[in-house]
Amino acid sequence: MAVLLNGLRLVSSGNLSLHGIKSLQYKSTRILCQLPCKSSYQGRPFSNKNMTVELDNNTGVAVIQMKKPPVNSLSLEFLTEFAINMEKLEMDRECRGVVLTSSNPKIFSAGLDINEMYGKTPEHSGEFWRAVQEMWLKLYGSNMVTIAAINGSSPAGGCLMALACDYRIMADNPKYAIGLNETKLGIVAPFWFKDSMINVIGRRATEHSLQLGLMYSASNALKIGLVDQLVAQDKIMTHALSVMSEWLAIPDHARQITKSMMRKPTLDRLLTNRESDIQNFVNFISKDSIQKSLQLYLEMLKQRKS
Ligand SMILES: CCCCC/C=C\C/C=C\CCC/C=C/C(=O)SCCNC(=O)CCNC(=O)[C@H](O)C(C)(C)COP(=O)(O)OP(=O)(O)OC[C@H]1O[C@@H](n2cnc3c(N)ncnc32)[C@H](O)[C@@H]1OP(=O)(O)O
Repeated sequence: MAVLLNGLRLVSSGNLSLHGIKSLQYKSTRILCQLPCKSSYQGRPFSNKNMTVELDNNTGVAVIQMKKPPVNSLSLEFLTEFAINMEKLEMDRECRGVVLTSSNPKIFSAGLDINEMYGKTPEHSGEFWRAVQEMWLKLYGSNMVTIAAINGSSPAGGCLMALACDYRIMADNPKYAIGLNETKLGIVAPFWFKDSMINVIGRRATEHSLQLGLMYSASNALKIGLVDQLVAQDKIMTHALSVMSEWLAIPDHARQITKSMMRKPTLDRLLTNRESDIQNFVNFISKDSIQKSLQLYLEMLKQRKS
């Protein structure tokens, strides 16, 4: 009951994966309906290269809009910027929820930047993989409500980002596809990609999906539960914000403890195997056969255009 009294709410501080469920503290918040209606939106944009981040102080909701041309591929620079922004929002007492979306009207994210995995030194590959892990740990372990507004195609690492959120809304367009297609590139989705998918669609559907590297149309993604809802493209942000307000109506502490309870084993599995996972990635990606597969895939992507 103390939750919304006297402008106080109970929240867990920091990141689920870092602080677990015990570190609870009170922090002040503003209650939406009691705010003077000076303006309906008071955004506070952070300046960024690969994404814009706008926090609405009235609602406590931040929108991260990915804007790395041409297809929001997840480069080392992108991933680093993303993790810093998530950290900033996590620490910001005003922020309770994040909507993740794209400024590209057709592509949510093309997944990991293949150029970061092709022809690179083991040192670079290790640094890159640590940044991929960090992105996932920050998103999957966030205390905030996270909603993916998937307004375009979202293969592999793009799908992983969506899977790491609490709720997925996809634009209802038969041209858009989402899935973990790694095997199609001759590579393997690591255990925490697999775990993220199992936790959303179940074991059998994940095995089928991963072995065949399946990409699902929006309507098929809805059928298997890979996304929660389909919405017309032009309504996706309004809808995401409306769903967010439903989630934010739940007292933070209860929702956060529940989220932690559900996600902690999955997070811990990577946290305890982080270094070996990096080593596995570096060994795997450095193999001549894997480099050849990536080279052919990059060439295929370029040829598709001509
Ligand atoms: C014991 C065993 C242990 C095993 C496990 C250990 C380790 C695990 C090892 C590896 C794990 C790696 C996990 C990988 C995850 C990934 O995310 S891999 C990336 C997968 N992504 C894709 O397959 C997407 C490919 N792209 C597309 O399908 C399309 O580009 C599109 C996103 C649908 C957009 O289509 P369209 O709008 O038509 O744009 P274009 O195809 O013309 O592309 C524009 C330019 O963008 C370049 N590009 C596209 N995707 C990427 C990308 N992912 N990375 C880098 N660049 C990309 C494309 O080449 C075009 O470039 P140019 O303009 O021609 O220069």
